[in-house]
Amino acid sequence: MFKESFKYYKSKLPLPSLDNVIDFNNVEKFTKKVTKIILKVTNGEFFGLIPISEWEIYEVDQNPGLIFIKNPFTTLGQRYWTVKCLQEYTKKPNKSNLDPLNLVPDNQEWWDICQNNNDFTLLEKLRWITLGYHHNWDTKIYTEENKNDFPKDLGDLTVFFANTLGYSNFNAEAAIVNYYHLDSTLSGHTDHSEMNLEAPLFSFSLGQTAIFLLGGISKDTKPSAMFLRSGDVVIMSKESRLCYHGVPKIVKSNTKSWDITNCDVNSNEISEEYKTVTDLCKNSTLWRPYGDYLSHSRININVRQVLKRGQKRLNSESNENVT
Ligand SMILES: O=C(O)CCC(=O)C(=O)O
Ligand SMILES: [Fe+2]
Repeated sequence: MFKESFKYYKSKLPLPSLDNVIDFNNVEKFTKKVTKIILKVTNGEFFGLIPISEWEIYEVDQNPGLIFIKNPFTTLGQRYWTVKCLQEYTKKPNKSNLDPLNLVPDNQEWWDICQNNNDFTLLEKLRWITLGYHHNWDTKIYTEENKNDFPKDLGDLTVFFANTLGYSNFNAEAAIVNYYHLDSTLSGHTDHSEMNLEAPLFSFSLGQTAIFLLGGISKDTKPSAMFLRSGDVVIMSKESRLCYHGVPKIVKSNTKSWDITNCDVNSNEISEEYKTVTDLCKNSTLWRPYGDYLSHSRININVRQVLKRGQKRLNSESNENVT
């Protein structure tokens, strides 16, 4: 059932009907499929996010534990995370699919190489990077040896979402950042390599729109299809944490929410920690190459907790709990 739906939405000839894809911009049409969630916590703030009291949060009825937050990011927030994903997180020691290609001289940063040489070959080849505990795509095992510090800003952002939604004690320890072209797909899979399978998984989307499929714990369940647009946040928790999911299609978005410059792009009250990057984001010339990337690409940041509660590190031999 998952495979059939994936194939259906991926098809170029004939193109699929998108009528049944849950559209959180048009919830009136999907009231039988989604339920609005009212949060207990409505105060607290974080850089680059609109006030919590304005968040629109839904649960998909067929997929308990799948929580959707309609773009809670400000324009500046979307720009900030885009710059971080392209210019900073792609640097070593973080791992990337570009590493084995040996195309980047060790002492250089490939984003700058692309921009300075006006050569976007590397950028087009970029598919993923990993942060914190690096996911080993062959063994599907995280190890203590294959690990770097997790970026503080992204950790703080994710913990802010976790606390707001009532998942206290969440630690951001690993992330995969996926980079999609308009013709990219991500086939159906489950994320089960983490030692901690109770902690939710947080997904942040930027740029072009994905059709995201979420099925059941076996491939026999027909998945729900939903649009994930720039800024949207998805949390896979509880019963949904180990469910099959994938991205059969990217659709070109007709709005650019990262380019609405009427709001916080002119704000001055930014803490030191975020200032250097936000200064870049506010400068239309410096921001341009990042905006150009988003206008034909999608970035997805997928943050996980790896260790169980109370666990200090992974034992590389057995991947067993060492406390
Ligand atoms: O791109 C997405 O929305 C999903 C990415 C994902 O499932 C993953 O990285 O494991
Ligand atoms: Fe996944």
